[in-house]
Amino acid sequence: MRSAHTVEQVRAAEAELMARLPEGTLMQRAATGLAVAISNFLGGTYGARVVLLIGSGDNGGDALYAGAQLARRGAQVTAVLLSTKTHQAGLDALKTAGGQAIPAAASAGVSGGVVREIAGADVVVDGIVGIGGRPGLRPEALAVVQVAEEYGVPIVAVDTPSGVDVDTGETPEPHVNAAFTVTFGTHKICHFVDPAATACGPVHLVDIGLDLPPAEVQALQAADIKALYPVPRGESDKYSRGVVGLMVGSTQYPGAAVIATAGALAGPVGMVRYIGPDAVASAVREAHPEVVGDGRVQAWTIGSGLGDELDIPRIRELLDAEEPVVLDADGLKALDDAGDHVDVLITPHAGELSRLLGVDRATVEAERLKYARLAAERFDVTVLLKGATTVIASPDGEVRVNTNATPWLATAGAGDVLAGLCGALLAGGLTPLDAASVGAYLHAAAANLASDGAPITAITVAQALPEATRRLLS
Ligand SMILES: NC(=O)C1=CN([C@@H]2O[C@H](COP(=O)(O)OP(=O)(O)OC[C@H]3O[C@@H](n4cnc5c(N)ncnc54)[C@H](OP(=O)(O)O)[C@@H]3O)[C@@H](O)[C@H]2O)[C@@H](O)CC1
Ligand SMILES: Nc1ncnc2c1ncn2[C@@H]1O[C@H](COP(=O)(O)OP(=O)(O)O)[C@@H](O)[C@H]1O
Ligand SMILES: [K+]
Repeated sequence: MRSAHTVEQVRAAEAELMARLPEGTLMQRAATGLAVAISNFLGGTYGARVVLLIGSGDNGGDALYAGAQLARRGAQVTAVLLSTKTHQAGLDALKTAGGQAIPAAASAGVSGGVVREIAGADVVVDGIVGIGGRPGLRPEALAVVQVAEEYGVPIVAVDTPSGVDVDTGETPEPHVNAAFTVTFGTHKICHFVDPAATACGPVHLVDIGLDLPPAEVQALQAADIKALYPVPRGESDKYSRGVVGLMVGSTQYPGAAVIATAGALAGPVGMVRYIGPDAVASAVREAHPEVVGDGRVQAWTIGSGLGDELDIPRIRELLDAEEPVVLDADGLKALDDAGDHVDVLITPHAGELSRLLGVDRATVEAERLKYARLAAERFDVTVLLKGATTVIASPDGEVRVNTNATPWLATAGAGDVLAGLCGALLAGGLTPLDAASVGAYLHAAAANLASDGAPITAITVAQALPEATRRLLS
């Protein structure tokens, strides 16, 4: 499990540990981890050209000490000082190791010397701000970051890409887009939640020995997903493994029924039932002869591809019934904020969530964590908000993210596969939060297997689910 803590939690843990250790120990641990990660990225340090962008705080201190270590191993290191205030001991260490420091600004814009240093660098290290930063970059910082972007020099973010909102993952202002990020002690929320997560690139965690409270946001890993997956036992039969009912697809969108069924059949259930128009049911059976008709189920998937053919009173009846429900796509129109829906998992993309909450789509995209949490609370449901990173929020305030997807998964019908699979996981006995976590993980893992760097279709994702599950469980 990977955990993301808030800035406040990190500061408290750091203060507690710093009180027990000699001064500067934590920063040295951070700087050493950072120097090693940069050296690995460069494939060696001798002769490498490294430019450090240094802000006024300890984030700059980390970068300066790491720069000193790289300079001692033969790198040519230049610190560009963005503030009149600089971490003095770090700066002294860099100079002692043979590095140089220059101010960023000339009378107008970035000095020619700084532009030349950045243009010729193998890597730029973003030590502008970390957890002490506010969103956005000040003009002098923005100007040097733009020079690095213009010359295509990769940027390594120290702790967080400067300019993002660390505790929400929002990016309301200009920010660094990192090739990768080296963080310390624990992940921060911006590492997991888009749009900031994308700005981080891959995140490398350096342990500095913090003792942390329960995390605000968690990202389950393969071992966690494996432990949750409902594996049949010797005494299992097709009913005890769970039966999922699908009320999906329509004469308008028959394909959604076929695709969602493929997702459900690749889940842990013993049987799949399909309820829908005769012509659509025939198409489903033609593609999947094992599917049966109406009867008792342990969970429902409702809504994918219903189009205009949705029976809102009937859906509301099912939402209020005992069996848990995955509510997707058009089915979301039946959701109201009255009643007990703790057994309901909704699977909207940002557009669907925006309609549900009456805010515009761009706002939901920009503040994904906030709106996933808000919907969970308002509708008393678990929310799986789809996107490059999936945010899962439960009505009791728990938040998980899934970060292993490939952008190739953004293809028509992929959401239907996920809805079918999540319904099967609910029928298999998982809670909505766990079904969403396992579903999002396996869906993304299957997409990675199916794609391997090439375009995929929804059906190929469903077909790759058994192999993804096999690899997980073996
Ligand atoms: N504590 C520890 O034990 C450890 C901490 N560690 C490291 O310390 C980092 C936190 O350091 P920190 O607290 O000094 O804050 P930091 O992020 O450097 O920013 C500070 C100053 O920046 C300014 N500023 C704000 N917004 C800005 C903006 N948008 N654009 C430009 N400038 C902006 C503002 O100052 P101002 O200029 O307004 O006076 C603010 O006070 C942490 O991320 C990790 O890297 C590690 O060594 C592990 C051990
Ligand atoms: N940029 C992206 N990177 C990775 N996964 C993505 C990206 N965009 C969308 N996805 C995933 O692709 C799927 C698309 O589902 P959805 O939008 O419901 O499509 P449809 O309604 O056509 O089935 C979701 O699982 C979503 O999380
Ligand atoms: K930074």
